[in-house]
Amino acid sequence: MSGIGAEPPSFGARLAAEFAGDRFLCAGVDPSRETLGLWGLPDDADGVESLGREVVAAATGVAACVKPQVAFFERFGSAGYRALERVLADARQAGLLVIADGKRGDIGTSFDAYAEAWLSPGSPLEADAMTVAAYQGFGSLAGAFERLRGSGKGLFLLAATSNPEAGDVQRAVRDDGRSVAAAMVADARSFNAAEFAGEPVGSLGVVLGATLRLADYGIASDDGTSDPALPVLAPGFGHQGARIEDAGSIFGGLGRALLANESRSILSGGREGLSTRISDRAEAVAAALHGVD
Ligand SMILES: O=C(O)c1cc(=O)[nH]c(=O)n1[C@@H]1O[C@H](COP(=O)(O)O)[C@@H](O)[C@H]1O
Repeated sequence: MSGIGAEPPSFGARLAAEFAGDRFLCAGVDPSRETLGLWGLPDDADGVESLGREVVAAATGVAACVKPQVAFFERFGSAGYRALERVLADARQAGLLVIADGKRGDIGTSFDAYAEAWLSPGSPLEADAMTVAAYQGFGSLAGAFERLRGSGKGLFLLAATSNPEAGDVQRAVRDDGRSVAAAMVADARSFNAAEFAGEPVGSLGVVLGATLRLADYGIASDDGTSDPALPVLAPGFGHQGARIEDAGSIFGGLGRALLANESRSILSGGREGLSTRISDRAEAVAAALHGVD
């Protein structure tokens, strides 16, 4: 039992514990209208809640984390948020890490309010990490950075996203000669080196799509040699076409602390067999990522 006032382990340390337990799968919670239909659930707040809670139950002890896509809950306004709160509460109770996928970004105090909503202990929407966009500048997220140390919380910064239309923005070259995507990776590495030195895995991660050639974004695979290891959230496996068996060649050294996200490939099979599908995907991801280093 931790003593009064003891600091919780960092988000990176909690990720490292998942990896040590051979868990690398991030199970997506994406209750779209189509998926709810395939599950025989209504396209309403009750439907998204049922799907979310079933995924949490099936992923517990098998996946490293779950990633609710906030947009699918937001469709139903306050009822959707209430549903999401219940999904998050289940995950917390199960001890399952949660990445809230809201891709938030704003300046100073406004961004800090997002961090307060999603990353502060006791908040109704408390998650362990959230996805964020730094297109208003890396420093615009500074208020939330302060929350990472001592709170056990993490952030995943969009760097090179899996959707092809993002390339125009993310491959653009800055005044310092680096692409926008490569600068996000470098800034996250520097932050972790300064704030989480001595830990195996940092708490500020990046999103890198598995569908891309990272070299096209000026991101070298030896960008993964940083200490601590840079957490990478990698969507694009499964439905978007990337194969987990190729993770080694896609990510190289950046695969040292990789969370492979899959949503539709797990959910579109319907409600029946969900636990088996999550276990099968978790096993395939673990087998593929053992070889990545
Ligand atoms: O941040 C994300 O999770 C994300 C980033 C990205 O580059 N691409 C991407 O697809 N995502 C999310 O990852 C999930 C992918 O779902 P599937 O394509 O069904 O596996 C969705 O929730 C997307 O919003």
